[in-house]
Amino acid sequence: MNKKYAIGIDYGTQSGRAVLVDLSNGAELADHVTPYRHHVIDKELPGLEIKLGADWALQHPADYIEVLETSVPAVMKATGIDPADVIGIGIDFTACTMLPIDEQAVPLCFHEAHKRNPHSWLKLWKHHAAQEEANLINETAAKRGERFLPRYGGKISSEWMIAKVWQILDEAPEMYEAADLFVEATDWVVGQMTGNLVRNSCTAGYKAIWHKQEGYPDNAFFASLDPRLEELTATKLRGEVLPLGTKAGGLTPEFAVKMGLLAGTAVAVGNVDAHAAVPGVGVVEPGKLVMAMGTSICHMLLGTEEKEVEGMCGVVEDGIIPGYYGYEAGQSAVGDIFEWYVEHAVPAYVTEGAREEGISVHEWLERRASRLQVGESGLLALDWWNGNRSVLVDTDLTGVMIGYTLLTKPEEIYRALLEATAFGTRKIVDAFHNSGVHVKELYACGGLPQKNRLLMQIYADVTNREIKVAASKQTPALGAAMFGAVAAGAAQGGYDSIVDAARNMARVQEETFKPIPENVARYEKLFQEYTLLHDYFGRGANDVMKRLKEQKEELVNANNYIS
Ligand SMILES: Nc1ncnc2c1ncn2[C@@H]1O[C@H](COP(=O)(O)OP(=O)(O)O)[C@@H](O)[C@H]1O
Ligand SMILES: O=C(CO)[C@@H](O)[C@@H](O)COP(=O)(O)O
Repeated sequence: MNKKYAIGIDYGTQSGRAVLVDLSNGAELADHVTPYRHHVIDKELPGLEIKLGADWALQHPADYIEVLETSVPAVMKATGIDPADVIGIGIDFTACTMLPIDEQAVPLCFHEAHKRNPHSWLKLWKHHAAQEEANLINETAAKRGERFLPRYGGKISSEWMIAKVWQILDEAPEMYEAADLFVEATDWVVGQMTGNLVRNSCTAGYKAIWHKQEGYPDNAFFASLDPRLEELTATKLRGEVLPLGTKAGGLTPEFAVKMGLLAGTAVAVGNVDAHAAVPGVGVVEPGKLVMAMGTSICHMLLGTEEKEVEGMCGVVEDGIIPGYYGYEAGQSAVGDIFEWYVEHAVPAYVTEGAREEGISVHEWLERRASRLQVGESGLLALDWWNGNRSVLVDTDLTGVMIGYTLLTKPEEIYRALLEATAFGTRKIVDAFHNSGVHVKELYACGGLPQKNRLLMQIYADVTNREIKVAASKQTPALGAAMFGAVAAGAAQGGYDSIVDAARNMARVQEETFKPIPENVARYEKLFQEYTLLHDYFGRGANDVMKRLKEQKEELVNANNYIS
């Protein structure tokens, strides 16, 4: 039999990338990135001059199809591989990134009649304007003693499906009515490729409160939120939920032409970026926490029992690797915080200095920040530039930096921001470990480990754990390709299980980041200070962040379309 290949497509926040992988050893033979033409839509609807409210974040579904039409033919062309030897396709996606569609699976925002209504558009994972609904979901679920709540760390996030759907119903009931289904973007894209719209157990479990044994919460719960939601799960969330690695269908002739592949090629059910990364780094057993480090961080861990962990995003049976409980936690901004600083807050001399040295502003700052000792700057920050998705689960929390003086330097601020995100991760590691879901080693993948060595050393020091880094630069895409190979099956030259695929295809780099004892001790003290600050602003002693945000939102919303 000829060598066989699979294509994994990773849909990130800013771009989509396809990777063509050799199934015998996981070698990535070609990759290609397609930036989203319409970027993240957070100010106004493209070409329509309709302003969006505070905390909105949308995307254009057509951008995702463009990734298939551009990046897949590009990797095929770069390798010259015969399409007949590409036996499987898998995709992974940000989540909960959801959209309303009509009976033909056409996004409502493609309809002339609906496109001017922002609620007809696709809501990106970091759309945070449904916090009010999330608060009510949490209050109601707690009052009713809903069994699902502990499985989500005690709180359902405003980033997730039910809060987003309810926001649509609250603010645009006509869009709620017009929607035949609300679906995750990952399922929609798979549905486009195969003509078969199915839901995957990963997004259903982590983002839509679906449970393998119990299904969705019952109608009475939804009715207690809003009587109009009573039938939600049987109507607009209906559809078969299939386990990861299942074949959703074969590529349609139309998409085969668009993508330069053969009709009928196996397509796996959709998956989430962070979750696909776990087999992508070769983790198929408990004790190894995988950090998918990019604009945000998702922390993924396997366990043999269902435990309650404060603030975790969720525990889902078979949610990552079949046979285990998959735990997810996360920080809603990490790289995004560094980007904010680099783009909006560094003085001109830094940008010019970086240009003169021919390096990026990040690299310029990293070089200088590396020369600082732990604690030397006297700065401490809270990493809540995009809310808190960790133990506090509250998108209304905002950032803090403490310890400025007239002598504070940009590289000191940059380092304090790197450290703040490491402290955020430490909170998550401790929460798991202390709840009996043990964390022995850390595995890192995503863009950040390749970009910033100082960041990785800080994470090793702050968590006092060794960090192994994925050999692949495209770990979620590699993981997605593995699921594509499982969808095809061993008889076609793929694999019968994701564990087999991971054993043959995943690798980590030889070099690891080991904690430096002296730094560990110093960071321990700083972490105690971080915890004081974290609890003061995050657990109700001072709700100043929320009051400021309320004031701001009143003004923004008064001036914009959404009221
Ligand atoms: N040298 C760097 N150090 C730290 N962060 C960086 C550096 N270069 C880029 N970034 C950040 O990396 C993030 C992008 O990460 P990446 O993994 O490529 O994307 P995504 O999360 O969309 O998959 C951006 O938020 C950017 O600010
Ligand atoms: O929330 C999840 C996964 O559950 C992510 O999709 C979301 O944090 C976005 O990830 P990226 O920062 O784009 O890698």
